[in-house]
Amino acid sequence: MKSNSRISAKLIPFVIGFVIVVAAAIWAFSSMNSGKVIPFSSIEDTIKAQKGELVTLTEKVDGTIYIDTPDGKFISHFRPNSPLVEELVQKYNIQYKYSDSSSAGYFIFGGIIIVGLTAAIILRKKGGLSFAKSKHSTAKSIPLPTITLKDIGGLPEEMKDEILQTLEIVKDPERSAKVGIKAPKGILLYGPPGTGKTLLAQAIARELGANFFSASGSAFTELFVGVGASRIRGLFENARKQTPAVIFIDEVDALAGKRKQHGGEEAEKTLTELLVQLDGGHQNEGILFIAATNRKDMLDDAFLRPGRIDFTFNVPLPDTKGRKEIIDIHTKNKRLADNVIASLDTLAESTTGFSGAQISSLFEMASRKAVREGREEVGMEDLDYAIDRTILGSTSRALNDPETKRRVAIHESGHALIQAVTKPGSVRKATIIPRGQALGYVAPLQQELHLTTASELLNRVSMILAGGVAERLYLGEHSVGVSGDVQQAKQLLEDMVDTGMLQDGFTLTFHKQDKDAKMQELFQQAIQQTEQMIVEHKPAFEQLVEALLKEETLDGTEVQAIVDQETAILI
Ligand SMILES: Nc1ncnc2c1ncn2[C@@H]1O[C@H](COP(=O)(O)OP(=O)(O)OP(=O)(O)O)[C@@H](O)[C@H]1O
Ligand SMILES: [Zn+2]
Repeated sequence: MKSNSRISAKLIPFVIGFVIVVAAAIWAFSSMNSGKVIPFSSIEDTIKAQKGELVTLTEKVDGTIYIDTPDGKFISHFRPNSPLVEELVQKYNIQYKYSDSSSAGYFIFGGIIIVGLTAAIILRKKGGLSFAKSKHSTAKSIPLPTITLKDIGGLPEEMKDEILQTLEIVKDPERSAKVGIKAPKGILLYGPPGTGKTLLAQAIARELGANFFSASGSAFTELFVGVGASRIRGLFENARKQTPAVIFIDEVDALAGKRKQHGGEEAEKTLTELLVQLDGGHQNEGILFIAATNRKDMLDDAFLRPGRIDFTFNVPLPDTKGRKEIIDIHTKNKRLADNVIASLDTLAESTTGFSGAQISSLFEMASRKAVREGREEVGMEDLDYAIDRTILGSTSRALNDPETKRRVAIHESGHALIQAVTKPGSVRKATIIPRGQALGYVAPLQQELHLTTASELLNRVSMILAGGVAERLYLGEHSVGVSGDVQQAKQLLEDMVDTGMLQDGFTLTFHKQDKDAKMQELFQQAIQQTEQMIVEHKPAFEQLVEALLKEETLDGTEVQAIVDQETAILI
């Protein structure tokens, strides 16, 4: 103890000098970036007030926006998911800069840590502040907005049920343990950007009455060596002090990406620390971990292991009905002209491919325009303006082209029809809404080659090819979208030939030529069979197309009902 204090006494002048240098650097940096803090929503007014004078707008990776005007400097600390900045740049005299500002960021962050640590050491030596307490004060959970599952539109009903059931287990782990169910430790939400994953995490926390700790995966990767790992530890330690708690990490792919792709010792360390914390055992009682990503395929398998991630939910883009729900949620507190109110159903139908965030920003944009132009209600012209702005340059454009939409509906109806005809009751869902790269219908994975007969396998090939076949029958030729299907069919045919799973009995082929010929034969056979089935079930097929165009998503029973109903009429 004595020698300890002697050492720290020697260190004090050095430490103080260091603190001064760092503080000066931070001061210089922050004065460079200081300004009046304004909310995101008043950026436009601030710029407008410059009456056409040049404004410099610098956006940082973290969403902070620095606005340099002749009137002075302004800062907005948080950029919501909104296209406003892009609009402003087009509209006003703005010089726009994007800055990933890592060096300054590191510097200031590093500085804060060093100052914090030295201060803590000094204060601790003086007995002025307990370490635990000072740490605690930085460990606030975020006050939750009053979000419930009801405020999230477009979630499939069965998903809501499943989530609620899962939460029941979390709420009452003892009872669940008695019936042999283990409470989940982690949940993964994946889906396209802006579909409400963050909202869902907040709603879950609220449902559990838990404190909400939230961070973005990218926040752990832009730091000094070892800092990422210690921030992870800090996050979990903080949450453990305030259970029940939900720890939410958005963009988790930045943190838990596949290791080899990821590279870098630092990234590796951070991920390892996350895994260690997730495995915290009884320490993690009362903690639910929720991660969100747009890129599930990028995640490391070790991260996805049960015990770390126990449930995975796909949060899809909303279909027509879902978009109507989201529209209702986001118009609840808005004053709309009567003709706008009357057009909301049509709006839901004509915004295929829009995410919840895009729908929300649609109404924000429209209201701002109405306010700007002195109207008390959002009118049709405001809404049209906002729709045009949102569709421009967005991926939803393609699907709002009626021809493309029809092609996709025909393609997906092909898959769905053949599946419903050859394996009644096995269709899970048919949809024309894009999911990541692949359009629409996702066939249940075939893994049990050994449990399937040769005819069943050929039916499967037919089902896989049915999208392209339907396009050919109805539109003359198929689109490039078919290539993935063909690859999949080819793989299956190859497996069939390799394993001798053929309808004419076991056949073994030893020469590549024989094999190719056999595959070609089966391929043609499958195509023919598919054509026949589509022609035979023409009324059902066309009904499926119409239904998909209207509803965009049909669940398995709806598909089956259309197909069976037709069969009933035929009989
Ligand atoms: N399903 C939805 N229902 C209602 N509002 C939604 C929905 N999805 C998104 N929104 C609106 O968009 C905003 C952004 O959504 P959120 O941040 O939850 O999306 P996310 O899926 O987490 O996106 P990202 O992947 O970009 O992080 C929400 O605050 C909300 O206003
Ligand atoms: Zn297909």
